[in-house]
Amino acid sequence: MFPKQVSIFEVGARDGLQNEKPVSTQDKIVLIQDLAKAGIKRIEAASFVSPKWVPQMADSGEVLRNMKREADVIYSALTPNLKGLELALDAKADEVAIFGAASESFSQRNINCSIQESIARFVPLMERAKAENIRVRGYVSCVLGCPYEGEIAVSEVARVSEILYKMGCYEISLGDTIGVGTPNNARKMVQAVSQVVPVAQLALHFHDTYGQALANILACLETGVSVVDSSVAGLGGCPYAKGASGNLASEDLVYMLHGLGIETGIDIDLLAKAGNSISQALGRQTGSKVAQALIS
Ligand SMILES: CC(C)(COP(=O)([O-])OP(=O)([O-])OC[C@H]1O[C@@H](n2cnc3c(N)ncnc32)[C@H](O)[C@@H]1OP(=O)([O-])[O-])[C@@H](O)C(=O)NCCC(=O)NCCSC(=O)C[C@@](C)(O)CC(=O)[O-]
Repeated sequence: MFPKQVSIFEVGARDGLQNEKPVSTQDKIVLIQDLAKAGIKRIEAASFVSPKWVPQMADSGEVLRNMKREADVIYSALTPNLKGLELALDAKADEVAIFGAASESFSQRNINCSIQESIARFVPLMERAKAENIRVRGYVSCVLGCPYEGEIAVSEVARVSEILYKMGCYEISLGDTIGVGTPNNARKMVQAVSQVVPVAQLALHFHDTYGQALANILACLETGVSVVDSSVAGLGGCPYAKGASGNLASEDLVYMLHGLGIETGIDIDLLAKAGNSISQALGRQTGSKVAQALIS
């Protein structure tokens, strides 16, 4: 049984643009506003990480301060530590996200610390977020494989997910960072994690490197998950996972969901328009097959 509705968490302006050539602050603002016009209610708009590590996100404060906000849209920001949270609070992010990994090697490459150290860093962030009454989402990377270690034990994915959930993350987003999963192992992984985190608090965050993301999401929707992260025009990749392509294109996801009779509240034509505009700004073709078909 599929859910009647799926909530799409749009990550193109963050996960996407963090790994594309730099675009102007104004281009980012236009993208975020266009996504809201298309009916997206949850938009990851910024990332307060070290600008030395990810220069593409260095203008995140400016983006949040200067964009026009819709009252019914949640604008989120990625924050690796307390410093990131303070910057996000200053820029009035509606919610933030911490990010850990189920792979030690990926944790080291991505945030320069072990899994255990990352959890220790999140403690003061969670306390401060609670004091400010700001919701925190939690990402777990490498849930179906790691670029440095290969296969990752499902028990480790469940362990890290449970820790982030028990620390107070309201939702755990399960990242197939390098898109290596296939439907059966994706479904089994979600079933295992849902033993320790309620399925209503899980989200899927699948990159499309091997072209499996849509099939994997379809398989996982059968477990009762109803939140899916995706990236308009299939923007992005991951700077610490060579060869990783972007998240599944939002247009392709919405097309499939609507075809299954699952509601998203999103206008697919406006979504494709948003994706085409940012692709033009980047000087590249959209990564969405559906958007390409709609254009032609
Ligand atoms: C975590 C750190 C900062 C540790 O980096 P570090 O070098 O170990 O940290 P540090 O505390 O020693 O600080 C070094 C410098 O960074 C500054 N700094 C420290 N924190 C911040 C901050 N928040 N904002 C701005 N600046 C910051 C700090 O002030 C200092 O500045 P300096 O004195 O050298 O001038 C670094 O490793 C980093 O920024 N990593 C981020 C990497 C990243 O953004 N990766 C991509 C996002 S994760 C992802 O895409 C996966 C996901 C979520 O989508 C799910 C999936 O697909 O799997």
